[in-house]
Amino acid sequence: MRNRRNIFLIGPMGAGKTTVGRLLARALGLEFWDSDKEIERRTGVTVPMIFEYEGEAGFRRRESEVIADLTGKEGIVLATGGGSVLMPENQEHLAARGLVIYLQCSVQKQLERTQKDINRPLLRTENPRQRLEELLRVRDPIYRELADYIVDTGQQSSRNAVRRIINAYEKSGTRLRAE
Ligand SMILES: Nc1ncnc2c1ncn2[C@@H]1O[C@H](COP(=O)(O)OP(=O)(O)O)[C@@H](O)[C@H]1O
Ligand SMILES: O=C(O)C1=C[C@@H](OP(=O)(O)O)[C@@H](O)[C@H](O)C1
Ligand SMILES: [Mg+2]
Repeated sequence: MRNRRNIFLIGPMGAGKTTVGRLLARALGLEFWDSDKEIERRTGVTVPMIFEYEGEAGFRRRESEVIADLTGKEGIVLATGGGSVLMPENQEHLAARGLVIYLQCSVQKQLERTQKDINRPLLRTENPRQRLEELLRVRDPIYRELADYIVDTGQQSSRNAVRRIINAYEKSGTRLRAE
């Protein structure tokens, strides 16, 4: 049976996966993991450095390894990177091993939330708005296909988003709290 003790957050850069994920895990007494942080821990270098030395393809290989390992755990909240859903093996692991929540927000909000952050190599471009739009065009259908729930984080605080997620699950009769 599908593992319902894990929660996986998917969605675009700046939607709040890392921020909401940490709060959600704390509220539910679950372990929190972030795939980008785990890649950095394993390699000892930053995400932008991996993109620089190994290209996006190299980063995706590392990301898939980490997602295969982390989705094998039980009782965790996992904040994924925005592009992790591109790889079919990640789609399979995410769908099979936990509840998947799509954190959704407008490109405008994504831009506002990421503009001062230099840690997203895909946004180091002349026109980050256009880049975010292009990425979303490809990825939004995949996020929707994979999601058990969609939660808007553009119009509400991270705390409210956490409340929404917890309410949705408690209503659905799913037991999420760690024993
Ligand atoms: N619901 C929210 N409302 C306002 N700001 C938010 C919200 N969620 C996240 N942020 C802010 O947006 C930025 C990016 O959030 P982050 O959690 O890193 O997104 P992601 O992991 O999806 O790329 C952070 O500075 C964070 O504080
Ligand atoms: O959208 C993407 O392809 C990426 C999103 C980033 O994570 P966040 O979604 O947490 O910003 C990070 O994995 C990397 O910079 C690539
Ligand atoms: Mg993140």
